[in-house]
Amino acid sequence: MRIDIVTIFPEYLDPLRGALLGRAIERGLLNLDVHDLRRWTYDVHKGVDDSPYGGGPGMVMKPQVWGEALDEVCAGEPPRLVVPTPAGRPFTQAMAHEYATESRLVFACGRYEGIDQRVIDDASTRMRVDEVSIGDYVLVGGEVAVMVMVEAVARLLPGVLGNPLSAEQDSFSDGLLEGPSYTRPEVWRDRAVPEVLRSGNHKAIDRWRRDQAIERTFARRPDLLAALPPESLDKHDRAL
Ligand SMILES: Oc1ccccc1-c1ccno1
Repeated sequence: MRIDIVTIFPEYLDPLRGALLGRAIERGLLNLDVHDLRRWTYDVHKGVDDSPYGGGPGMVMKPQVWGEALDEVCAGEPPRLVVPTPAGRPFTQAMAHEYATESRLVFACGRYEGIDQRVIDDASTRMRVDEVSIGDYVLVGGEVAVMVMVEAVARLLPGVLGNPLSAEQDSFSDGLLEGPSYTRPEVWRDRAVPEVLRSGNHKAIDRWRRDQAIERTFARRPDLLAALPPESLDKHDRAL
C-alpha cells in the first residue's frame, strides 16, 4: 500500500516512521510519503489560507494551493482521498478494514477552519473522497487524525502485526468491545486473576470472555449492541 500525506507540518507525522510502522516501511509492506503543502504556494509569504467568505472567525485554506498539491500527489492511479474533519463521517474499524484493501490512500491535513469546499468537490470528479471524523471533538489540525487512521489501517496490512490473530480478535471485530485482559502474577495487591482463565477449560474460557465482552459493551456502548444483527446473539447472550 502507498500512503501520501499532505500537511503544512510534515514533521508532525515523523512518529509514523517509528516502531511497528517503521518496520513495515523497511519491509516494503507500506510506502509512506509526506508532502509539505507549502511546496505548492506561489507567493513570497508561502500563504496557504485566507479569510472566509461570509465572514466569521478563523481562516480557510486556499483552493489554488490545495488544488495544485492534489493534482500532483494524486497523479497516476487514482487514490482514495481522505480528508479528516470534525464534520466528517465517523471513522470506524470497519472503515479501517475497507481502507486496508486500497492500493493508494492520500490524506489531506486541513488546518484553521478547514479547506475550501471546492477542493473536495473538484477532487470528487476524479477520485473517491471521504470526509472523515475520528471523534466528536475539535482538534487544531488534521495531522493527529491522520496518524490515528494510518496506524489503524497499517496494522491490518498482511505481515505488519506479528500475530495476525491479534487483528482478528480486535475490539469491534465481532461488533463487541473486548473484555478485560490479565497476565502474571496470579495475585497482585490481593486481586486474583479470574479462576476460569487459569482452568485450562478453553470452552469455559471462550464463554467467559464472550460474556465479559457483552456485559462491557452493554455498559459502555449499548449502541454497538443495538447495531448487532439479531442472529449474532445466542440464547445465553440474551439471558445476560
Ligand atoms: O478537529 C479537526 C480539525 C482539523 C481536521 C480534523 C479534525 C477532526 C476532529 C475530529 N476528527 O477530525
